[in-house]
Amino acid sequence: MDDCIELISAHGRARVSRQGAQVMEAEIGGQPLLWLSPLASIEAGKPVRGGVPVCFPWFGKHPDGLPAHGFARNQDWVVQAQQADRVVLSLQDSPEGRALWPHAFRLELAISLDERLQFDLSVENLDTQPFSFSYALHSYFAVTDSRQCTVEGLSGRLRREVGHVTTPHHGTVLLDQPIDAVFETAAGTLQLLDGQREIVVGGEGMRSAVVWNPGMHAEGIADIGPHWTEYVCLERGNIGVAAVMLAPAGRHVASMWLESRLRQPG
Ligand SMILES: O=P(O)(O)OC[C@H]1O[C@@H](O)[C@H](O)[C@@H](O)[C@@H]1O
Repeated sequence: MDDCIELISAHGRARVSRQGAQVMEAEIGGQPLLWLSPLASIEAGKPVRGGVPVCFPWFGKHPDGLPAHGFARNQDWVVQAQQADRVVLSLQDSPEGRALWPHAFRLELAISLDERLQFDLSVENLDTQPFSFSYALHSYFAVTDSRQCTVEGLSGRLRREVGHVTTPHHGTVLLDQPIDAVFETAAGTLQLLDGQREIVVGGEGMRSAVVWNPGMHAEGIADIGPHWTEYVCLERGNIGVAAVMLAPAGRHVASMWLESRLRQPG
């Protein structure tokens, strides 16, 4: 995985792994945007904790015990095009993937870096039958202290948490306690506030949002441990009621962009 693709622009730099088309690290305006766990185990075919894993073709745990968050993050993608500040990678069904999800598909992710880190995703149905899928771009943001961070942009949206009923969320999302909340229909721009810094998560066509940080429960997670205060996951995708159904020859396109800026006083 040390054969990562380096992206460079006037505004920053990023490293993208062919495994999972996963942005591993990104820095914009001289500041780290993404968090890569210092305890991440970098092994072929295994999920890597940090950056922006691509969860596809399902999100979260699978009812039949298949790999959590699908297989796209564990497979090698093919580089389709590469420039200094942009790379396009693709993943198609393979015998290995078909054993888990028996559909013919083509997934493409273009990652570009300027003052924003931009992800343009497309999913094509190459099969003779329709299929449905969920996905998420599972960003791990580098923050000063997750417990002090908040998320704006989710007020009024339905919030679902394991072990809780789904309820409308009102106001700011606080991260002072462990959180694993899915907002299946929450289109619009989100802000992660970290002191004077604001991380903006925008895009088109990704209706769902997820906020995740296990808090002190992460002490028992091998690749997080004591580092749980260093990140917040604020994810975008289409999950649950927003899952996408594609007819044969159909194509789904969506995008997400990430920007980090200083908050305006007042
Ligand atoms: O450990 P994984 O498979 O990368 O998943 C991490 C987390 O990912 C989040 O998106 C989920 O909401 C959490 O439930 C999950 O624990």
